[in-house]
Parts: sequence; C-alpha cells; structure tokens
Amino acid sequence: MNSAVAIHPSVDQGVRKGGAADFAGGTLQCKCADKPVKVRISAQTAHNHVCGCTKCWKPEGAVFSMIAAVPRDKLEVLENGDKLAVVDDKATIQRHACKGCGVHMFGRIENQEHAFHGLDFVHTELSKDTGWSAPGFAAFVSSIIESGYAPSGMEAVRARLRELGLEPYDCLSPTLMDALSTHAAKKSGVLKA
Ligand SMILES: N[C@@H](CCC(=O)N[C@@H](CS)C(=O)NCC(=O)O)C(=O)O
Ligand SMILES: [Zn+2]
Ligand SMILES: [Zn+2]
Repeated sequence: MNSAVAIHPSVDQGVRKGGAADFAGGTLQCKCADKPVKVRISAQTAHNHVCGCTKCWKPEGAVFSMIAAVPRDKLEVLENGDKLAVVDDKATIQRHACKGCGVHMFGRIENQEHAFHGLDFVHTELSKDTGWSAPGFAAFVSSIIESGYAPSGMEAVRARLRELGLEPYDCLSPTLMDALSTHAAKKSGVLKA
C-alpha cells in the first residue's frame, strides 16, 4: 500500500533493506551541475534515520530529512571543499553546506564533551553507491510542525511512519537517548564508569 502521506523520497516507496555486510562506503555529491562538492566516506553508516527537525537538510518537497552517523576520521572532502560553509557555528552540529546548491554535505560535532563527539552526520541519498544502511526510526517527528506541517496531520504521519517500520519518536530513539543520558550521568559522577 502506498499511502498519500509523503515522508522522504528514499522511503516513500517502502524502506529498502540496506546495510550490505561488506559495504565499505562511497562518495556523496552535492546537487551542483558545475564543480560539485564530493565527500568520500570510508565506512558503513550507523543509526540511519529520518529526522523531522528544522535544521537538517531535506531534499526539495520532503517533510523529513534522512541522516546517518559515521566516524569523523572516515570522512574526507575530495573535491570543491572551498564551496562549503558552516550554516550555524553556534549549533551543536556544525552543518557544512554547499554555497551553490544548499545541500548539507556533513554535520560535525566539535564539542569534545558531547556524547556524540567523533561522529559526523551525513545524508547517504547523496550517493549513487548502493549498500548503505537503511533508516530504522523517525526522530523529532513533532518538529515538522515547526516547518509548517499541519498539526491535524500528525496522526497520519505517525501511522505512515509505523507502516514503513520507522517507529516515530519526538526526540531521538531510546538507544540514542540512553547513550546521551549515560554520558551525562558518568560526567556528573552519578554513574560510575
Ligand atoms: N524542534 C527543533 C529541534 C532541533 C533539534 O534539536 N534537532 C536535533 C536533531 S538534528 C539536534 O540534535 N540538533 C542539534 C543541532 O542542530 O545542532 C527544531 O525543529 O528546530
Ligand atoms: Zn552544490
Ligand atoms: Zn535533525
């Protein structure tokens, strides 16, 4: 069944099984016809998901973005890196966007105290390579309202996400929220390392 509720072009026809075991990465390319930015990722991604927040890059017309994590030392800008600029240098995730087409090529956490420091965030739909891990949940679902989505449509959005196997959460998934809190509890000393 193909519901009328659009989420993101990569999942609207059903979530394809991804995550080839031997997949070692690929190249992301921005949408510029001339001098595209190219980024090499030398690893499989983890925690791929769709995100409804206002800050993550979404392709034209999409309600959600699709975003995954990769170790920062596995990411390398191959070509035309001079076209990249940080969208908001105050944000936790510094999103490096192409000044030509607006696509975010990677997001990076520079705060060494952050639980997710060491990870970059990438949109693998920008790659022609196949074998990337498939999205597994939906984060920041309520946040789509902040981009103008009608609140009355939320029930249908969550139903469609569940139908696609993308459990909807209004923050991150329990696994990632637990990781954030574990990090905080260790830092405060409440939890012994
Ligand atoms: N409701 C807010 C949520 C923003 C938000 O917290 N986004 C999450 C998911 S990407 C985050 O970790 N943001 C950190 C950042 O943007 O630096 C919005 O939609 O703008
Ligand atoms: Zn571009
Ligand atoms: Zn987001």
